[in-house]
Amino acid sequence: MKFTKMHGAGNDYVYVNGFVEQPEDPEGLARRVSDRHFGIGSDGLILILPSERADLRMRIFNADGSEAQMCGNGVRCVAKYAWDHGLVRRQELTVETGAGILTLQLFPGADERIERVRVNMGTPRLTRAELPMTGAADHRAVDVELAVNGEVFRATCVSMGNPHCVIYVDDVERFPVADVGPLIEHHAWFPERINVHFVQVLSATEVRQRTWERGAGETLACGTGAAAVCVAGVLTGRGDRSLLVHLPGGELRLEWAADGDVYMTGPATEVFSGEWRG
Ligand SMILES: N[C@H](CCC[C@H](N)C(=O)O)C(=O)O
Repeated sequence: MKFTKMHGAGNDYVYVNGFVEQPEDPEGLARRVSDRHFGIGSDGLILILPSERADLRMRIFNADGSEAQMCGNGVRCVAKYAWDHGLVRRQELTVETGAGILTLQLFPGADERIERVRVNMGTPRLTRAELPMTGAADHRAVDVELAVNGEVFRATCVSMGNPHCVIYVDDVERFPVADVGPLIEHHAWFPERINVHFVQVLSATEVRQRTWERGAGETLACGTGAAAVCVAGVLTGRGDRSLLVHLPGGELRLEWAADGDVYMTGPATEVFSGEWRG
């Protein structure tokens, strides 16, 4: 099976062109290719597929094989792949995802290949029912107390089609992400688990973010997570509607626009392609 390895700000996936390849068991394949010793090594698997409702369809599987509704860094790379490999030749395209049909703008570089993509991530879902999380279905969870391991954190939960828990900390570089992240990912509040983001406010327009992803562990960036962080900043009064997010793998520009949608702009990089014999 041919594959292409790409990343968005260091959040790396194995991409398979579903117009050519039809993997039978994408969950199992995601687990095998993601292994960084016995496989290709990645945060998961992304299938680029035909769609009847949009230019393309994206399916994303985490490293543990679980399928997610959406991947912000991934959808930028899907757009780059489609342009660079001739599947589309328009600089604005639509991609069908589990979070709905999204519209993307592509920005070619000097070599005519796509370097940067702007994604309309849609409108954040804020009620507990939409997250999903336990508690009063029509209530929001903004700066609520979440006790983990005898420590109390203030959590703000936002869905971008997939679930996110945003927690503000004083020093994100030194925060024990690998200890606290899984405890919140699997917390009883979240029946479908959750992605967890630890955020240090640098100013009203800049934050530093580290992420423990549902089904993948700590990743170098999380696009839907950065969108949730932008929304959480506005909801809690810690940030403006336009935000620069510094992540270990790179930077993402987020804006929660007046039209209610969240826009993300960031890089998309192709690293190599190969033949999977697994
Ligand atoms: N782990 C996520 C999917 C990948 C999202 C992330 N890599 C992004 O860039 O948005 C979930 O289970 O919802």
